[in-house]
Amino acid sequence: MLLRARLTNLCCSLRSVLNAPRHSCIHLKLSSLANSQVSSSFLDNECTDFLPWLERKSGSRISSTLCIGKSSYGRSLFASKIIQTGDCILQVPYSVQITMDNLCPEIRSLISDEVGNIAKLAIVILVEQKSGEVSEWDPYISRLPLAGELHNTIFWSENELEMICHSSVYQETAKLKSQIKRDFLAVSPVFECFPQIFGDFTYTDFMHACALVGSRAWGSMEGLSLIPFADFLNHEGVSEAIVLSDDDKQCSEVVADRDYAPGEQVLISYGKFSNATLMLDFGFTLPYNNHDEVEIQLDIPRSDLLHDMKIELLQQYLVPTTKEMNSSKYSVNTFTIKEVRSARGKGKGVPQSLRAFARILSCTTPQELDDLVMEAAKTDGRLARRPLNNINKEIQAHLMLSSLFTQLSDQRIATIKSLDSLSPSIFPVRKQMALDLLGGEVRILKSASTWLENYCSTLRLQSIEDY
Ligand SMILES: C[S@@+](CC[C@H](N)C(=O)[O-])C[C@H]1O[C@@H](n2cnc3c(N)ncnc32)[C@H](O)[C@@H]1O
Repeated sequence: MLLRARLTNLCCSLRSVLNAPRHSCIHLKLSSLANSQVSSSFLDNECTDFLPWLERKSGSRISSTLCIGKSSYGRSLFASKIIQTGDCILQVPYSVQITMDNLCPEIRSLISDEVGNIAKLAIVILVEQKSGEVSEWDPYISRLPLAGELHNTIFWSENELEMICHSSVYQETAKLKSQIKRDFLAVSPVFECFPQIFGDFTYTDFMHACALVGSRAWGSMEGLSLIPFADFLNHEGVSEAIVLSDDDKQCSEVVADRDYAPGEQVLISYGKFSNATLMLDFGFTLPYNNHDEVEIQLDIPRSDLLHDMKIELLQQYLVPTTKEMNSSKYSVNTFTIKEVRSARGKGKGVPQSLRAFARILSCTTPQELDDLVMEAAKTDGRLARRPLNNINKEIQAHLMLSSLFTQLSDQRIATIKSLDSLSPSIFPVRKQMALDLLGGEVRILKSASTWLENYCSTLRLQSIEDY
């Protein structure tokens, strides 16, 4: 059996209670569950016929242990029986997944290659939505979250975006909006060729469809697909269960990573996403997110007398790792920091590339820069990866970073404090998302700052001992 993890790229809808417990656990009476007559309030009455419909359509059993319900995360899947770690809890055949292939060839042939995959699949949703009850996918399409239920940052007002203006998600939101706009302009002529199919679609309809795809489609080498039923599963940061695709059996499946009692919400992982990514692509955040990170941009000031020399060296020597190269966000002066878990200097600490940048920044003479180049030639060829010979300079470079982190953290703390006095027009759920994001970023910046200060104290002690 070949099990291959697909790239998860899910998103979704409404998160009405952001600080809900990680496991929304609703205990039901076992006797009622044994008869499969779960009449508890969490069951989604609009969806009782959904699984039988999908099973009829696929001609196979999709799940015998899950049922559709509602939780504070919107539509959700719950255990209808005892589930044990390792149980396969659902199998959705490829034949009932929605991909670009569901678009009629006449329309597909007109869509240019420059249109992104998310936008292409969004067009499939728009076509099926327009067909209404006539669509063979209506039971699925009609249960997708409505526009007002989505909280992805692309839907935030200017006032709401102001709450997150210090975070990189602010720029990411602007980039995503312009990507969607570009895609809309590229596909609008296609819509106009088929007025009977698309009618009068607006940019808002298109944005909504793109957000649905971005938050609930799985990506693979073959492209994106919507996986009905599996996409009612909500995310939990610590879960290890993911949606896998089994090409031999031609289906997607999920294996439980823990035991569940009947009535418990079953959760999976969409990926190791920070709150910034979750709010951008999925419209929710986690109250405490282990995968949070902060993006830092450092520049060589124009006023630096060695500005041109430093820029040249940075371009020449700061060779990115393959991971950095593959990241769409990569640039030579952008760094991602994660929580530094050991203040005493154990573990990864602050990224080496950022510390190297700070050392270069702290050089004040051409000779100091030449020394770094000579050292790089004698070692592994990378510039400023070792502590500077001059301990005071090494301390100065690291204190500069530490004070930058403190400043960035203070900015965020000031925003958090100002959130209380915000206009009532701001969705409470979005305010809570901003709090989760900023709180996580403050935690990371403080941990990095503490690490740097400890590093400097150790250096100072060392220099006293050496003296
Ligand atoms: C793949 S869909 C899951 C099904 C979705 N709840 C629905 O109503 O259709 C992903 C969406 O579910 C919601 N969601 C998933 N996990 C969540 C979580 N831990 N907290 C809040 N909302 C969550 C978000 O709205 C997200 O965009």
